[in-house]
Amino acid sequence: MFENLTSRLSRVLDSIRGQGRLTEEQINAASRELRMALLEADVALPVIKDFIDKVKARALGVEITQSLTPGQEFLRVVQQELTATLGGTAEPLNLRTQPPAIILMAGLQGSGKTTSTGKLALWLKEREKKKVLVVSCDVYRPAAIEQLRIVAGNVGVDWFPSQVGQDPVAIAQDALAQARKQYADVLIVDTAGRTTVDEDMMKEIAALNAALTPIETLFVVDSMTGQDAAKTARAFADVLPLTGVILTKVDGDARGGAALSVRQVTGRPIKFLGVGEKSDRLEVFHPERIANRILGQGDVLSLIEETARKVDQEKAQKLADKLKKNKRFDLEDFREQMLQVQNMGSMQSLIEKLPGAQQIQAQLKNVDTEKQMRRTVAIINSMTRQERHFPDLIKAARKRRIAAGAGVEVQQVNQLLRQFEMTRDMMKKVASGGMAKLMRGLAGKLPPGMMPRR
Ligand SMILES: Nc1nc2c(ncn2[C@@H]2O[C@H](COP(=O)(O)OP(=O)(O)OP(=O)(O)O)[C@@H](O)[C@H]2O)c(=O)[nH]1
Repeated sequence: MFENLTSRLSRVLDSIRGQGRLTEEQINAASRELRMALLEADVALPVIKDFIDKVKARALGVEITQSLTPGQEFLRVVQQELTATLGGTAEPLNLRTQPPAIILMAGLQGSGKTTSTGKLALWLKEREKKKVLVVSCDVYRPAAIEQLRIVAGNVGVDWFPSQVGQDPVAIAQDALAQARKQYADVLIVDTAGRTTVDEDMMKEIAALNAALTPIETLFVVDSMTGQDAAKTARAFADVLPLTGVILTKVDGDARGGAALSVRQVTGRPIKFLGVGEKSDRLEVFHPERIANRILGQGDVLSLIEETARKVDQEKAQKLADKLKKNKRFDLEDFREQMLQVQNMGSMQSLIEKLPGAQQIQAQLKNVDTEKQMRRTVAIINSMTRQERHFPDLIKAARKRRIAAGAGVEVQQVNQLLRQFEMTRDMMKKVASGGMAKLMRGLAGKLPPGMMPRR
């Protein structure tokens, strides 16, 4: 996500050297580079101009702080302005209305409307504990109605049937009556997409909007289309009272132009990011966190939230208790950790949120971490229980047997044992110093503004 922009920006920031106050010359040179980086990222021109003007004005006026170098000062200014360009503070989905809350999904064909309807339904069901009903008003393509039926089934929410040739407004009203009848909290209405913004399409969706008066009218847009995404969103916003935007396919977007332009061009907040094809690949949009990610500083808060949600708390607690009692960390614990990490989903999405993600990704370019984890688990599985508890028993003959059992080379068993020992040493340190010590250590390493606020 936004790799090109991140590497361009980090080069700009690295080029500001020295100590003391940021000079006007430095600011001008860095601003020129910033402009180039944003042009390459396909950000809309007025947004670039506004951004650069603000960065310059703010950088010229920064107070001298003893502790920060000019490079860090400039980074802070860019970080603040990026956050502002992305919308400032997060604007969560609004469901404050008499249920069922209606969410209308608008967008061009192929933008990811139906996929996002499924993702949003799952998010509402799992995270907000809402009862959701979905309906398709795409009366032109039977495949679209069928796609929503399948998506709803996959995420386990109710689906209201509709048919080609019916009147979209009548479908939506029937679905609303059904939602009321079954006490649904939320009704999500998927609509027809066209390949371009045409008058008929606009009239149809405007009629749906007028009949339903949704609490949220979300515009779904493909981030890969760069600043065009912002232009299309603007065209919709002129006709429809959009309340927010879902930016999709961000996982494949190396540039970031859409994310940076949408808010300024439309005046509407981005509410979610689609970051993959699967139903759980939806992230709430937090401007500050995305700004940090774009600047290569990671997004530790989202990482912590994601991890906390997906890790089996009971098992994690058991391991913590075991370590506290000074019990040995063994290969079964190690395997359990691997399984937990696998459970957290794509490694890519976790790594992306670490500070310095770009370097880590470059190092791991040719390494399939998920495959390696599966192999690690397979090797541990082919050990006896005794070997897992007492890894020191594993000498040459046993190594050969384990390797054969897992279908790997002895060298890979050795590699795993080394990795295990390193983890065990780290665990010992955490257990002796406690979590607080680890967090204090982390605080010293993280850039300002990145530690969770109290
Ligand atoms: N990588 C990635 N692919 C996505 C994402 N969201 C949607 N897609 C893919 O984009 C394609 C189009 O998505 P749909 O949900 O069918 O698009 P739509 O807007 O409903 O299209 P119509 O029904 O034709 O109007 C599908 O192949 C999706 O899997 C995303 O966040 N990341």
